[in-house]
Amino acid sequence: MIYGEFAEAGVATVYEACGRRGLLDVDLVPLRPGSRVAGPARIALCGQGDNRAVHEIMTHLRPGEILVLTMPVAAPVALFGDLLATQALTAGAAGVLVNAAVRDSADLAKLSMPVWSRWRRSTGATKDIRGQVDVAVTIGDTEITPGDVLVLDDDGATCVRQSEVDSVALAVRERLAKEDGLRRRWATGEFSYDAYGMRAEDGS
Ligand SMILES: O=C([O-])CC(=O)C(=O)O
Ligand SMILES: [Mg+2]
Repeated sequence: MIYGEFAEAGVATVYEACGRRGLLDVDLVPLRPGSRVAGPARIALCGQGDNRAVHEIMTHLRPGEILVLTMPVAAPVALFGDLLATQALTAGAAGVLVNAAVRDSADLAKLSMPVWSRWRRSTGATKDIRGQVDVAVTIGDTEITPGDVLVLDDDGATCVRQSEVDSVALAVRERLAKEDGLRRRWATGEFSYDAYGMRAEDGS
């Protein structure tokens, strides 16, 4: 199962396997450190400071999806809290990425569904602007299209284009095998400085 493999491999490995593309270059903090998850993106683009679109996207959410909530300009306004989380959990979301603030943090941290956000802030969102659902958005210079695969862990998030999932999965497996071999060598006392020829180049 590719989503499980991506989650286990983690953000750094998947990003490297993508040729260093797809990273969401913003600070995303997990409510529960140590969480790892991957799945297809289900996206809501909210109006500025408003979470009406979050209420709408709940009716579209399917099991295993990563809910992505963003607005035109990221700001510390709470788009998501424990009541909306209850709906996402019931719909079977695998995880939630909020490019804004969340609130009710202690309750969110207890859920089996992991949540990442830019900020924790109680500042309330309005519910007046329709916003857009199931549209492409850009977070940290990376475009995310509905159905693209997001991988999240303590490092943040990276995005794999839907059309590239199979080729990236092969590259992830190769990279994991290569890193396993290197880890074994470094654990026996060999130095990367020697193995990569850097000592010889530096003449040290
Ligand atoms: O109601 C909101 O706007 C966000 C919230 O606190 C919740 O979902 O519990
Ligand atoms: Mg609340």
